[in-house]
Amino acid sequence: MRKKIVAANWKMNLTLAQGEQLVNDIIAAGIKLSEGQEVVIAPPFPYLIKVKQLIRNYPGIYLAAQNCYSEKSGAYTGEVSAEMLQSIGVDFVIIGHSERREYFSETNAQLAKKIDLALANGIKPIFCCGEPLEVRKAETQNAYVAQQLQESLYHLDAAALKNVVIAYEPIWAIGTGLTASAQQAQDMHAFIRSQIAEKFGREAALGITILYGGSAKPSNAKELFSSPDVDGGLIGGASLVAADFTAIVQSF
Ligand SMILES: O=C[C@H](O)COP(=O)(O)O
Repeated sequence: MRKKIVAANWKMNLTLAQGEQLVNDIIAAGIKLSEGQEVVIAPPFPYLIKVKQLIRNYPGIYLAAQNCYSEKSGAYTGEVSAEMLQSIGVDFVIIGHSERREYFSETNAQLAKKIDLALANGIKPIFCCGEPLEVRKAETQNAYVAQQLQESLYHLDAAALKNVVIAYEPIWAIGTGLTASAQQAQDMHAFIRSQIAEKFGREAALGITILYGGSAKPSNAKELFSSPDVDGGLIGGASLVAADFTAIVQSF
């Protein structure tokens, strides 16, 4: 059975004190994780070690970074390597979020290097893909997403792919209040799974966790997560409110 994951991407929000409070509130809510379900929290870099300490006694809650750099080490002022993340016990890393692609010009080829470095350091990449509004309007979203997968993941073998999570995040739904319908999400997730099956085989396709991201909230999470190919969510805005995030986690 493949893993179900609900991941909180705090993006560039919260002070350390606010972040601690949020994690403590999530823990205090006593969320019940069903078998094979994981919660992942992705705070900003400066809070990673603190959040690691806060969650250490709670099996099923994991730590993610929001990014890592595409080189191993060296003179890259301001960047953070996968090895550094590994050295502080980070479990997952978000790679290729659309905000990184847009504001920091990250390319599919650069993301492939980040994926390799994360995997080489034992960190599971949460690889983000998804189309902008004009692509959706032109109904060419499948080809767009297929290219993202090809250029960033298809150099892997099936064994390496087992440690990758995919997050489908239609850009037009991120932080906009516009959510993909459950059918739109299911259609794209099924398409992604079919692409993975074609390239890596049926077993890899059935085993890979594919998350939905884009204005997911307590009121729509249940419907989104009930689709057969939607294995959870990558949550932005609603992950900043403990009650909303825990309600989403409990939506399976
Ligand atoms: O990483 C999370 C996604 O970008 C979704 O963000 P959102 O839930 O605020 O739309």
